[in-house]
Amino acid sequence: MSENAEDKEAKAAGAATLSKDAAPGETLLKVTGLQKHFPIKKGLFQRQVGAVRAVDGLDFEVRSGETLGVVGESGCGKSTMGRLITRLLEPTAGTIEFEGKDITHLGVGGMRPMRRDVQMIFQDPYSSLNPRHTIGTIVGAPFRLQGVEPEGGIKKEVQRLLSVVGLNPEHYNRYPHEFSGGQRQRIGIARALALKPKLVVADEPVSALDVSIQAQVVNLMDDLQEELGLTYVIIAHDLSVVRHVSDRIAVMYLGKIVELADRDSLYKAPMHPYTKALMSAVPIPDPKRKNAKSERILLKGDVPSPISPPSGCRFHTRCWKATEICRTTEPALLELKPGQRVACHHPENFEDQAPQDTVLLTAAKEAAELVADEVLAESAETSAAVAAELAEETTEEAAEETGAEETGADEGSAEASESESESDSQESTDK
Ligand SMILES: Nc1ncnc2c1ncn2[C@@H]1O[C@H](COP(=O)(O)OP(=O)(O)OP(=O)(O)O)[C@@H](O)[C@H]1O
Repeated sequence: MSENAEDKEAKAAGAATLSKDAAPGETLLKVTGLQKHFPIKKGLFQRQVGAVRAVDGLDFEVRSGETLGVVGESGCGKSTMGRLITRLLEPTAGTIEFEGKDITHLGVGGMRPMRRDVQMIFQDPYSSLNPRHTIGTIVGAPFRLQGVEPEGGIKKEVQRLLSVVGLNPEHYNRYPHEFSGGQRQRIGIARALALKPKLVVADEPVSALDVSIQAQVVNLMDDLQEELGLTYVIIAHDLSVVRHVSDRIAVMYLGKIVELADRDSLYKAPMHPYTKALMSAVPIPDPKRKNAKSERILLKGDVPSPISPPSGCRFHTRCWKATEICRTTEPALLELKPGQRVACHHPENFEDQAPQDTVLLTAAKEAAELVADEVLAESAETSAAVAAELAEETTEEAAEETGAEETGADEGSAEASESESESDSQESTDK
């Protein structure tokens, strides 16, 4: 097939995938090797002297109908990732596919139809709404920008959207300052939903709100997801918000995903020490464990600079398990358990991936001082238990295989004896 014909076919295939909606559970968005390096320029000639490696090689997918939570401390690159997948930022490298179509470098024109399908809700409901516009104008803006005339007119549709998000449709002509923080976030949600998107990326949607209001907004988003079949990527700096709403959770550290797992697996048995540390910072609403303060893991210092991230595993400078291999070799994000991918040489709740490397780095010894003895003991215990379990399984498998081989050998000898007896009978007839 000529290159041109191949190109045409590929385009046609892309268009076909685009026109079909992803069924629940199918991949809606696929990200491969995604990077965003912000150049640092200096001097009169604005020469590039370095780069902020905000997002430094992400691979993940978002499935239709799910909520993917993305967590990590401030500065880990979560917002940058959100802006990249909504194409508000141009990636430095990697690809972004939406419903099978490569949208990595689509220009404004090419992105226009896609804009309807992918929307973003921003963190700060105070600065993301133009104070000079009425909420009618704000929520109706996507229709005007896309040149869409909803049935019954824009005003009627905006009023319907306002009531969907629990606001009074009569307040159509009011200005943002006349609303509370929670109400403003509802306005932001109404605007994001105007064009019936498929994917909504919400960057810290409730962290600027009072705790009492946070649950209301989270519940609203949950209800809307069910009613409208939305897919969410929800970005948050801690696990307390995403723990209730997410189906899967990606944990980011310094521009990388260090763990990606189903919510339940992540909660039952986190595998990356960083995930474990983040989880230990979340208050446990279980009265029996109220005094479990000693299990808290305190991380030393801040996230290192993304301008020159640490070598090997980026978490090694703060990890209480770090050994030489962590300083020299970057661990790959591997699926160690079904549905649980982790990038760590010495994972929690799993067999050690580098058991030969036992000498802790000096930084790790210092970090271990901040980790309760109970945590260290439990971590060593579970890893040893998993290793023993796996060793047992391997022995059983090996025994089964040897058994099978023996049977094979028997079959072989049976055949041999059969042919022997055949030749015997042949011989006897010849005689
Ligand atoms: N436009 C930009 N130019 C240069 N550096 C940037 C830019 N935007 C973000 N960064 C840097 O990229 C890194 C990641 O930032 P990002 O906002 O994505 O992190 P985050 O995990 O979302 O943190 P936060 O929760 O504080 O928003 C930070 O070090 C930040 O300073």
